Amino acid sequence: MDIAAIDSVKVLRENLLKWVCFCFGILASIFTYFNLFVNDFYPLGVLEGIFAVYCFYTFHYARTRKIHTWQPLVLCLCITLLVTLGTYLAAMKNGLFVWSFTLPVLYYLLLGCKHGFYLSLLLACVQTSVFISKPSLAPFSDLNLSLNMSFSYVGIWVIAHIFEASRAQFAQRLENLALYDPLTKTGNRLAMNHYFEVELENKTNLFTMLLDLDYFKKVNDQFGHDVGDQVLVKVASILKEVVNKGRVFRVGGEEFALFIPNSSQQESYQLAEKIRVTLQDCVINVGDREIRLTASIGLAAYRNNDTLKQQLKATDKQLYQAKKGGRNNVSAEQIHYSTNLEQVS
Ligand SMILES: Nc1nc2c(ncn2[C@@H]2O[C@H](COP(=O)(O)OP(=O)(O)OP(=O)(O)O)[C@@H](O)[C@H]2O)c(=O)[nH]1
Repeated sequence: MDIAAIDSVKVLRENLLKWVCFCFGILASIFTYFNLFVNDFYPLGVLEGIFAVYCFYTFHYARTRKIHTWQPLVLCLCITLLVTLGTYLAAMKNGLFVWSFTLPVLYYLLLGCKHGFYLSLLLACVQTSVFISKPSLAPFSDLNLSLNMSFSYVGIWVIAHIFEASRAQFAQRLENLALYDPLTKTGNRLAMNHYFEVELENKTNLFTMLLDLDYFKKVNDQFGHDVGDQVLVKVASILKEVVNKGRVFRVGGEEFALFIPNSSQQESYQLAEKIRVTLQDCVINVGDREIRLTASIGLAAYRNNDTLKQQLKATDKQLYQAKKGGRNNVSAEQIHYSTNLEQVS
């Protein structure tokens, strides 16, 4: 299972930042040379030199380490400052302002819709003020030309916005398809792997449960598969409600894995018991039918450096004990609790 694919947007943006920095680094170096040694335009030349160094530093950083979330934002702010300052300092005929037209695309690709929108708006406002403050707009004083420039900027901005908004929407839909069980809307195995490997930063006080519904085959046999499906949906919603600070994943037909971080043996055991009793006492109404069912739960503490596979194996061992102990049980290492209850018959 390819966990990295889930973070594809992040990886794409990291790659983009890396190569944008490389290209801007080269461009800024060329402009530095021209402004310092050909045009004798020192303020801009110095700024471009500093920007080139920053770009090459970020390029090197992105090649060797994971980038921070502020780095693309800083790059966008630097290039914005450079373009607006250049437009202010240089004569209009230099055409430095033309770079403004590329920036909305860069903002949206690197930072997404929200930041893209605000930065594009900021750039539009700053550049308009700069244009107005200029003593001479020659050779761009013609109204038609100003209107054309404004409309093309807005056009690029709108296209970048629509593209990024649609891309984000489709990426979210694909992520949902990849990570969620379509029936119960709980996470699937891939989501569980991602949660364990990437999202769960501190596993020190982590407890895992495997919950398997008892005699679920009888529910299907007695009431039909569709009713069985609705029972699974109801069970999943109960689990999500009870396990508020943890996460629920469907890992098999009628088997769920529950992750309880920042917990203790006692706390997680009490939670498992609460789940067991809640399910035992719950009457599930499907149409005019009343269904009662129970679950067996295996509970295990996370041991440092164990893989997910090892952790699930230890938890499954406890689940097996719970089933063997008569079902409707919670079994944890050293603790064994059991009750007898009327089963689906
Ligand atoms: N309705 C429905 N049934 C499912 C689904 N996935 C698996 N099942 C059924 O779940 C049942 C699991 O049966 P078993 O593995 O024998 O387990 P059990 O009857 O719950 O018995 P124990 O686990 O031993 O207590 C099978 O009848 C599967 O067809 C599903 O998505 N929907």
